[in-house]
This record gives sequence, C-alpha cells and structure tokens, in this order.
Amino acid sequence: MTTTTKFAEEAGTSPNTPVVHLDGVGKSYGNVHALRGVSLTVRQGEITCVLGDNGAGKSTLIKIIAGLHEHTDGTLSVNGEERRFSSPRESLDSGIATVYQDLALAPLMSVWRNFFLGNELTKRPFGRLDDRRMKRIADEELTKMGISIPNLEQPVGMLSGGQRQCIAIARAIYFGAKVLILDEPTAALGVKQSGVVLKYIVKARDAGLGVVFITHNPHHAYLVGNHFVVLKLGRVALDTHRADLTLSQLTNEMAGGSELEALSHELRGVDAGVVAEPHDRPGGI
Ligand SMILES: Nc1ncnc2c1ncn2[C@@H]1O[C@H](COP(=O)(O)OP(=O)(O)OP(=O)(O)O)[C@@H](O)[C@H]1O
Repeated sequence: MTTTTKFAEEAGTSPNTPVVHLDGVGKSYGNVHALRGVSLTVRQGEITCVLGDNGAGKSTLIKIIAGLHEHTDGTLSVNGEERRFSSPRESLDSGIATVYQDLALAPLMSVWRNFFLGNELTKRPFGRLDDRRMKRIADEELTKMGISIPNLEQPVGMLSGGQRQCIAIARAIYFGAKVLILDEPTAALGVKQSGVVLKYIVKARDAGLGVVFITHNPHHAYLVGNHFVVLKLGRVALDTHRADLTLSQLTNEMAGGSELEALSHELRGVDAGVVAEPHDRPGGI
C-alpha cells in the first residue's frame, strides 16, 4: 500500500480526494480585498507551489488554511469535508502543519527539546519529562530524514537556517501532519542551504504528505513542484501542472512578463528622450 493510499484510508476518503481544497475563497480586511475567488487544490504526494510578489495574498492564504484568519467568501474543505477553522489548533488537529519563516523554535533550547516543544513526553507516575526517550526519538527521526546534526544537545540557535528549517519539517512529519505548509522556507537562505531544504521538501512529498510551498522564487519552485499557482493582487493569475509549464514561462509570469515589456518600452522612450534632449536645445552641447 502506498503512503498516499494509507493516509486516504485513515481519512476515509479516496486517494483522489484533495486533502485541502479552496473554492472561490475571498478575504477582506475592512475594505482591503486581500484575496478574491481563489481556488487551490492540495493533493497527497504532491508539492503545490504558491508564488506571488509582495502583497499578492500569500500570507493571507496560509493564515486561512492554518486557522489564523477566517475567509469571508468561498469554501475550504479538508478531505472532502467543508471546514472553517477558528483557531490554529483546529487546523493542526485536521493534520495541517504550518512551518512559518520564524519557525516557532526556541533558539536557546537544545535540538531535541525543540523537536518536542509543546508535545513533551513525560514519565509516569510523576509526570517528569522523559528526556532519554525524547532524545532517542529525535535522533531516530532526524536520522530517518537524513538530517545530520552531530550533537542534539546544542542550542537550535547555533544551527544554520537550513538545518533549523529541516528540524521544523521533520517535527511536523513525526507529529502526524498530512499537509505541510511551508512559508517561504528558502527566502533567507543561500544556494547550498536552499538545496538542502528543497531536498527535505521532496522527502516530505515522498512520505505521502500534501505540501504547499510558498515562495517568491520560481527556480526553487520549479525544482520540486508538481503544481503551480501564481497569485497577483489577491487573484489567481496562473494555475497549472508541471507538464504544461516551462521554467521560463513560470519565471516570466512571476517577473510580470507583459508589465516588464511595457516598462522596457517606456524606458527605451525615456532613454531616447535623454539622449535626444541636448540636440533638441538650440546650440546643443
Ligand atoms: N491584517 C491586515 N489588515 C489590513 N490589510 C492587510 C492585512 N494583512 C494583509 N493585508 C493586505 O492584504 C494584501 C495581501 O497581503 P499578504 O500579506 O497576504 O500578501 P503576501 O503575498 O503575503 O505579501 P508578502 O510577500 O509581502 O508577505 C496586501 O494588500 C496587504 O496590505
């Protein structure tokens, strides 16, 4: 049985049912329309990339799925059942784990304590922390993901940004996430560290999770994505599968191909104006 089939059986749905589906979702903050008519399908064993420029509505979209904000229009379904989350706990309890850029890790605490942060294991009968078991499990789980951290006692704050992202991803998978939402996980990273994080995003997908990868970077998205959604000013400007899209089309869409062409036209005009100006003056230079 594939991991995807196993998750679907647990949820009592067919493997083809989207694990998360947004249909015509809108969100207004007063009279600011952050999202309008946004539809998005997240399937298990797939990476759905959501791209968009600043202010496109990416954070608003995440917050709706993560239970931080309620949508004002449209529907949100999880495993085929319509939901409206009124807290992050409700989203988490539905199997949706969101890894934000700040990662919600405690920088001064050890790697293994961070792995269990908020889900600590205790010993009976006095409820003391079961340090030994937590260390062993953190070690096993990180090794399983191929994450090499030689000393799990070291504070998380001393690790690289890439390693911290990987710990947050491994933790979400261990605690049973079926859907992983990653908020710009490579935004603050260099090329090498981004590569490491992209590798774990693929591992999460291959473990059967439905992954939503939010990014500004079409190159990172195209390296791992199965499905691409580009948001512009709160609306879906592109929604397509990998087979129907090239990297250059995606890059062009993100760069605002037609807007850039118009700008380049305008700049050529400005340039010509600057050069032409002295000759236009009587007795030019
Ligand atoms: N709490 C809020 N109150 C009012 N307007 C908001 C609020 N949050 C977001 N907006 C507006 O909604 C729109 C979408 O913002 P959002 O943060 O979702 O975009 P984004 O794609 O995540 O941008 P960035 O990449 O800059 O984080 C913007 O016009 C923003 O100013």
